[in-house]
Amino acid sequence: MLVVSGLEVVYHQVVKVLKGPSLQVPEGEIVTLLGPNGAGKTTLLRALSGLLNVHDGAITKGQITWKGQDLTKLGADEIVRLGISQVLEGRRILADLTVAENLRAGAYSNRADGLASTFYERFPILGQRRDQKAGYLSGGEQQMLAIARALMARPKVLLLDEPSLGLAPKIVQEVADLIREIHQDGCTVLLVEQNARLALGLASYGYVMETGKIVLDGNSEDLLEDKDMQEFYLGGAHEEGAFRNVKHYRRRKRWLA
Ligand SMILES: Nc1ncnc2c1ncn2[C@@H]1O[C@H](COP(=O)(O)OP(=O)(O)OP(=O)(O)O)[C@@H](O)[C@H]1O
Repeated sequence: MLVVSGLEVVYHQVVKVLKGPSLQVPEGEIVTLLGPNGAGKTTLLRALSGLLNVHDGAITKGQITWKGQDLTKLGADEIVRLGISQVLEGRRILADLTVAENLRAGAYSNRADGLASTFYERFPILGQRRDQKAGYLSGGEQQMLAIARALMARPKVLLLDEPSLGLAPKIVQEVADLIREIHQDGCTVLLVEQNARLALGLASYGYVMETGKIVLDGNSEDLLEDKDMQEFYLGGAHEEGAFRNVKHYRRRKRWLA
């Protein structure tokens, strides 16, 4: 179980972005973290994967544990070695390296080539383009490569930051299928998404974060039925699953923790 409790994160020693959220990701489950832009979702993932210092951020309170072990003092490399890998938002592939080089960069063992070939079977397009620069791949292919690269470290926990961002609906479905497969292979997944319908379709449990706090959480089926979720997150008239009327729902007191 991955447990976040009462986490506070400050950037540049002054800007407090996380104001004590707590959440749990049981082993073998998919849990989603939803919320509008700027809520602090990426910051929470950075805290989990030990990348806050790269952004001049620090944990000032609270704890993160994986199977009881405290992660808050560990470096990013130690966290990856424990089996926790993050796929960064914006498909941070290494554009000037080839597909094959990107995959090798994600691996920690010298068995990288063997592992890469299993990905080429799973994603033939990556196999066909293995010697091309990753920057020439389409958005969907780059996302697949970013996920495949994280999987090269054979993670037990995969942290995914908005994998559907900017992708065509058909590609979004392919990414969703891939997340399902990863889960079926026994990987625990924390999925950060703006597309609430997609995320709740994949996850067993969801948390909603707003301005650094968890304002709502529950089983995915319950959240899909929830009136506020339907009104603000799953509304029909606007882009599917997008967060609309953010200002409006901020005024609704029953959302505030
Ligand atoms: N390095 C940084 N220095 C200062 N402030 C930062 C830094 N990184 C993020 N922030 C601020 O922290 C807040 C939360 O950002 P974060 O990226 O975690 O939110 P998010 O929920 O992931 O949103 P998005 O979906 O837009 O990525 C924002 O107000 C952002 O401007």
